[in-house]
Amino acid sequence: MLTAYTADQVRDAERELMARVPEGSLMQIAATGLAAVCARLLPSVYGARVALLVGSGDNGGDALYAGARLAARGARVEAVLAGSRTHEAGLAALLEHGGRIADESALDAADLIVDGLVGIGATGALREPYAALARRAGEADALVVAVDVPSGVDAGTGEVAGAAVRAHVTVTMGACKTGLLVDPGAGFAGALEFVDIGLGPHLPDADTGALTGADVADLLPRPVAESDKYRRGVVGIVAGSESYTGAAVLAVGGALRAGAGMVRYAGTSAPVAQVRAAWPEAVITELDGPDLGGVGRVQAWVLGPGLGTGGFARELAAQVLASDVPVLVDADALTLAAGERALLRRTAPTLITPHAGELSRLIGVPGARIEAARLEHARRAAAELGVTVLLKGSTTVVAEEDRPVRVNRTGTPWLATAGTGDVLAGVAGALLAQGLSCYDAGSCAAYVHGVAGRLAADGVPLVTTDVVAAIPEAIRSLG
Ligand SMILES: NC(=O)C1=CN([C@@H]2O[C@H](COP(=O)(O)OP(=O)(O)OC[C@H]3O[C@@H](n4cnc5c(N)ncnc54)[C@H](O)[C@@H]3O)[C@@H](O)[C@H]2O)[C@@H](O)CC1
Ligand SMILES: [K+]
Repeated sequence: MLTAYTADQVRDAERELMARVPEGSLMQIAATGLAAVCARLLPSVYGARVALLVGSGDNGGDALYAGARLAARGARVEAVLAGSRTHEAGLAALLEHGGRIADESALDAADLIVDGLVGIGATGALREPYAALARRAGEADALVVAVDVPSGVDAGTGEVAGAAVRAHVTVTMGACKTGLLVDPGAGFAGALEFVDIGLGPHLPDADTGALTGADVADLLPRPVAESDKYRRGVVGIVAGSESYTGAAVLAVGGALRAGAGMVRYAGTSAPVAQVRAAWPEAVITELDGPDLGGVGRVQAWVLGPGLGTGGFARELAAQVLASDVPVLVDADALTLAAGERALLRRTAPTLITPHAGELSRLIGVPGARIEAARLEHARRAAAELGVTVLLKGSTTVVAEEDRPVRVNRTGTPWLATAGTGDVLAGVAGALLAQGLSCYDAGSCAAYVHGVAGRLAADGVPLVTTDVVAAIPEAIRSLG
């Protein structure tokens, strides 16, 4: 599990640790780690041109001391001083090892730019001249290494309020920051490198976490010798309609491929015909009216993809949501719930899987604001609605009250195509039916779905049926 923390959490932990170690020693460890990463990225340190963007705080200090180390190994290091103050000892070390102070044109000729403008001490959008320097760094040809966080990215949330440095690599000190995992910030961070400064014992419970493949492999249910199809989890799927048949096929496919012991599908004649043709494994109930009484017992429901929002769909949704088993609520069922919030008042667990637009209707916040502050709004929706929220998008996050938000790191932009959400709903529903909590089912499903998307795309456009087909390979690859 990769865990991440807010700026305040890291600052508090640093304060505790600093009281126990010699003054300045943490910065020396941080700068040594930073210089080592920079050296690895350069074909040769000797003769390389390195430009340091130096802000007025300790983030600039890290950059200066790392620059001093690179200068000592023969790099041509130039410091662009952005603030009214500069970390004096760091600057002295740089000058002593042959570095020099330069103006911003140093960025244009650099092989490597080290962004030490601001770190966890930043407040609000970058002010001038920092913002202009961040933009200029983005225009340069150089490799860009951010110190601790890319300047302009909020370390605690990933929000980007103005200009920000777009880094190829971010070297983060002591603990990963939440803002490095969540978009839009994650998109500015590039590859993450971690420097251990001994903060571990002083850190509180994590603010956010990201599952690794090994974590998902541990969480995924594996059949044991005495498993039968009922004990492996029966998932009921209420999806698709006369106009939208594909959603049903994809949700059923996702559920089957994710290891449900049995998938019971209920729908009207057109989607039933499609599901029957695509998935002979599904146990099908063709509905004459809005009554799920004949479907049989399930351990979890998937409700909503392609269902429609008319009276028939509303009746089905009400029956599913009145059940005493976990329900995954997606797509059209979210639209129904937005118009009738009482539908989500349940005693059994509920996992909702909106994208920003759907969440916008549920909590009355514009979609663009949700996109800009994904964590805040996923958390808020979980608290307000009393459900687990899997907010889909460039970074999928899973929020549940009083738990660290789980951030998924396996997605690919190629997954932004019609029908992939239906597959995700099927996968998560199958995991719910196999006994995973909403929190684990949502985050494991997002992980597996992301890997399947990457495997299916492999650098070229994918169609959603490819994602379903890639699920077994995705699960195999977890190790
Ligand atoms: N405290 C410690 O023990 C350690 C700190 N480290 C480094 O220190 C950093 C934190 O240092 P600081 O607390 O000095 O804070 P920062 O260096 O992150 O930033 C604070 C400075 O930036 C200015 N500033 C704040 N917001 C701004 C904005 N929006 N636009 C322009 N200027 C702005 C402030 O006026 C202040 O001078 C970490 O991110 C990390 O890089 C590391 O060396 C590890 C050890
Ligand atoms: K920085």
